[in-house]
Amino acid sequence: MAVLVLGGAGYIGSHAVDRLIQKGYDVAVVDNLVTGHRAAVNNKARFYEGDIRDAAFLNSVFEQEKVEGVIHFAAFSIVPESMKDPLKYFDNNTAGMVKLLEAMARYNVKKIVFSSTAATYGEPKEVPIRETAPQVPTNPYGESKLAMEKIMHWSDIAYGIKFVALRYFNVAGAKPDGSIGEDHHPETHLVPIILQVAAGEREQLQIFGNDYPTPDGTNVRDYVHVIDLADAHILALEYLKQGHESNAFNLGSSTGFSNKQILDAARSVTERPIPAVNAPRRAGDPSTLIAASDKARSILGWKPQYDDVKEIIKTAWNWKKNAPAGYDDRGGNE
Ligand SMILES: O=c1ccn([C@@H]2O[C@H](COP(=O)(O)OP(=O)(O)O[C@H]3O[C@H](CO)[C@H](O)[C@H](O)[C@H]3O)[C@@H](O)[C@H]2O)c(=O)[nH]1
Repeated sequence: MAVLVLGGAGYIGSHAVDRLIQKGYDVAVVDNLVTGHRAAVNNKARFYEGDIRDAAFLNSVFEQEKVEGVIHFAAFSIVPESMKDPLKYFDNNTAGMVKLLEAMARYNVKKIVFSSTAATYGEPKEVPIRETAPQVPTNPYGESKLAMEKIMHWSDIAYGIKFVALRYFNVAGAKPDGSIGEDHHPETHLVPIILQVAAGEREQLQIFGNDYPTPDGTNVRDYVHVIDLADAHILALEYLKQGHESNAFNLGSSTGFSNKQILDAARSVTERPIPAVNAPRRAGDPSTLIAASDKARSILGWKPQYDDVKEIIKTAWNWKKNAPAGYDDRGGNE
């Protein structure tokens, strides 16, 4: 029986595929390579290039593979882009989920682990954020993922498809050997942008907003290492295989770092000056996002290995030094 990983050539998906292979799972990957990289996919996984919204393609994958469960990473995830082009997000993310569940119902696949996001909570009323907090997104990206959670809820009731929604906070870092990592075009995320400045590829970091109600005025986020995140998906799959009901879990470290603190940590890790300037707020950004993640720890048995943001940045820097131009620099993942 195979684990089908949708979006397995993307940043988080490729790390999850790698961990699944390391743990002895049989893995099939689907990715349309719009934002993913073929070279990021562990070559022990079977690879199908195509789009999950293409029902004929998806059916052909389910025909060829005996799927025990699906891990679904295939989605767009850039907050500012979603503000400019919301329909792109509702099409790929939300409509893509409908197509996927149709195929799962058709092929009697009853388990799905799904990438949700802290962005479904919007601007929280209480920090740290618990899974029971109101979900009121402040941007279309979060709204598209909230709609996906709701679609899964009703599909569970109607078709018995059990799901685990993993609500990620801010993901960073890379496989410690530097063989796979984050490579977005264009890059919009804080840690890789800071490292591009450290590497001399960008002149300076723009810090979006310094008048938020936070200790130093910049946004506060909760950072999780991509390998810890990947491992949570495997635990969630096992949880569903044990026959549990559908559930949702936050994945974070329960510690907040401001954008300025991340910059300082990166200066220390890279030993480079990393020039930065204050810039206007970015539309759609909540002020502070910190997870209460004890539910994942107690119910899934999740034990994140990385609790130091400098260690997380160090693995991202290792990847950056190993592959300065990302996957353009390298052939494949052993
Ligand atoms: O050049 C930059 C880039 C980012 N930031 C700031 O850095 C923080 C983090 O921004 P990212 O774009 O790295 O991450 P987000 O918090 O916007 O988004 C992340 O968390 C979200 C949940 O809120 C979603 O899950 C999303 O997919 C994930 O990337 C924000 O305050 C942002 O304004 C800057 O100041 N300068």
